[in-house]
Amino acid sequence: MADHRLIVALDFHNMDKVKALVTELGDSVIYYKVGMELFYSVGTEVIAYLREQKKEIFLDLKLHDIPNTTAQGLASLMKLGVTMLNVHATGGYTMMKTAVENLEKQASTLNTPRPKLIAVTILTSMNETDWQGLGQTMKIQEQVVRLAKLTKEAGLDGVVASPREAALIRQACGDDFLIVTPGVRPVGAAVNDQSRIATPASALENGASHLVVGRPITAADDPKAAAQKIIAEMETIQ
Ligand SMILES: O=c1ccn([C@@H]2O[C@H](COP(=O)(O)O)[C@@H](O)[C@H]2O)c(=O)[nH]1
Repeated sequence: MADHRLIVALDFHNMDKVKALVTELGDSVIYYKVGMELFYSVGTEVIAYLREQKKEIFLDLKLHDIPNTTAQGLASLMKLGVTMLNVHATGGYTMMKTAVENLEKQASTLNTPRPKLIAVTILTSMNETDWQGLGQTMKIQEQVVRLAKLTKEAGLDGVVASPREAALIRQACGDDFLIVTPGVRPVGAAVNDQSRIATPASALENGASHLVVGRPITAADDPKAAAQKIIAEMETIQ
């Protein structure tokens, strides 16, 4: 059985691997994330394929540029018909507000639903040492909450953050705000290059609306069994 809160990251660079995984996971997964590795390799072919398969698509290209360039880039991506797009919150309030307003305008002109727009706060791979190396003096979690509030004020639908910060974001930004959390690792799974991790159940308990899971499924010996185990764990938290 599928859980709409699970988004599987298709971090591959060819369509054969995408098709093999999507076929193997079948109806158990309905939401996929397409990131830079895949989109830069195969382009819009993967979006057309996932739409044909009736899947929801989070196109995770993390736009980060001046307001006009970001807004126009998103407007081009919106025409692909994806469910969710994103920018970096550190692009600032004006960039985010311009982006969402432009998407709204374009959606109304084209008479199509506007894709959800969310903002990346601080990458889940960052730890406090990396963070302080950037000259930052606040703790990561304080800065994440600050960026989440700014994202909400700018009119976006939610954020990408670590599951460890989800409870604070939920408290600060309310029930309707999307909190999409990568950095999800079932007990015993390899951590890889992630730092601020939590288990699927703990991410949901903390208030995450969606979990992004890549390698714990895609690199598993049996990806379908790995996905089903994660879904079973998620189902314990409603
Ligand atoms: O802060 C962030 C933002 C995005 N990601 C992306 O999520 C997946 C996670 O994959 P795993 O294999 O489960 O680590 C990946 O596509 C990242 O680009 C993130 O991890 N952290």
